[in-house]
Amino acid sequence: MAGFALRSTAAWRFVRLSSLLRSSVSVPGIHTTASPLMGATVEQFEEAKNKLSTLKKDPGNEVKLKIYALFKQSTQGPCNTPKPGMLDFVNKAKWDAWKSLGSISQDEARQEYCDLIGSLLTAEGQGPAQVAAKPAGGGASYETLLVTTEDGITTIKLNRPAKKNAITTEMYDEIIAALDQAAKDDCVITVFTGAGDFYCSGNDLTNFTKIPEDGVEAMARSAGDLLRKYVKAYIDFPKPLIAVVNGPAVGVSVTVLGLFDLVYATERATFHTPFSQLGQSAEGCSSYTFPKMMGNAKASEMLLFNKKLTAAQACSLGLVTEVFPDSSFQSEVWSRLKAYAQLPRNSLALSKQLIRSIEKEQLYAVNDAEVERLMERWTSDECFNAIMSFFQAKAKL
Ligand SMILES: CCC/C=C/C(=O)SCCNC(=O)CCNC(=O)[C@H](O)C(C)(C)COP(=O)([O-])OP(=O)([O-])OC[C@H]1O[C@@H](n2cnc3c(N)ncnc32)[C@H](O)[C@@H]1OP(=O)([O-])[O-]
Repeated sequence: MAGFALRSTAAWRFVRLSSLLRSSVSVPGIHTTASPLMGATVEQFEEAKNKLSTLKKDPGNEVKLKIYALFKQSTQGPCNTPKPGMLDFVNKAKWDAWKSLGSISQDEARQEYCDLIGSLLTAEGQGPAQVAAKPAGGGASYETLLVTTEDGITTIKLNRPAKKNAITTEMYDEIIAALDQAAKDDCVITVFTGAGDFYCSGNDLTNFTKIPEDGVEAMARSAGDLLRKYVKAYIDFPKPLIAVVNGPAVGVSVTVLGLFDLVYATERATFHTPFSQLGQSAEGCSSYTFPKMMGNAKASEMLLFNKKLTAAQACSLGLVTEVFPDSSFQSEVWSRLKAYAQLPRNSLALSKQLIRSIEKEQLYAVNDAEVERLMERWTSDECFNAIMSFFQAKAKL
């Protein structure tokens, strides 16, 4: 396994902050009447743009590419320019980053742009930034997430759109930390969503390629410990937890949905758990929650036979609460969430805990059993061959 030849995106190493600033000179095409529910105002966007030049530290190329992409999406909409040639490394990296935002609206991109600059400024002690929603957790900043608190809602947004928000080891740790912080903050509800056109493509398969010196078994043990802790963070989460599924969802991002209190999805979302195809097995307590919510036969179609569900099918099986048209998804869902966040905080949390307490011990036991099974699967030839195929680009879901 250690010998995998991984695909590299080293091109972004060449992107310079100065070129980002140059690209931020004009803002054609911005609507001046953005709804505060949907995105930052033009004034906030302009302020964020101006504050970008006050950053003292270089935020790193991956972040700079995100800033570039969000700027382009905010000002020009979805990427519509021809793909640069293979050898034009810098422009290809920038084009990829812009393209990865898919069809998210200019309002939404502007909000993400402001959130990102705000979190960078706060991390440098320049905050609290006045550019948009304030970063949650007393200024905690994350490499792979955007976490903000506004109007009683803490939002945890997976923020690796170029990799379809695949969850790296670092990201599991950050999500656990963000959930822990949200559990203790003043917010009424917590929302989980993804940046760009995907909700999440599941476990980042490169996690399996980082073999420690003490071998594959040690890698499987430490991955198992992390997964157990990750799923437990959802089981134990004490407040209403709501998924805003903004696009396709794969693997572990689908299975843990059974531990959310509400799941709102765009009609564009799909739900796919290709565990057998990957030589793996179910996790996220789905071997218990899925049969409970949709019956054994439908759960087996998903968890054993890799059936990908549309949003409408997932809704009819109880995995999704409600499906919205893609064009009005963000505005409809966020106005609803804002109204929910006006409800009494303690009453909501206590009612959620009552519902969860009935099966908490059961969920811990299921989590343990699933992790045990997976630790064995991760050392199997079936799993090894499936992951090799993915990186050799022979197989895609
Ligand atoms: C731990 C607990 C157990 C967990 C179980 C699970 O979650 S099982 C489920 C595990 N999940 C899977 O098996 C999903 C595997 N992924 C796929 O099948 C497809 O990428 C797709 C259908 C998600 C999107 O297809 P698309 O044609 O729309 O987009 P694209 O393919 O061009 O992707 C853009 C870039 O993102 C990269 N990237 C994306 N996802 C992952 C990932 N998970 N990993 C790593 N990288 C990933 C991709 O390589 C590419 O990188 P590049 O070349 O630019 O350097």
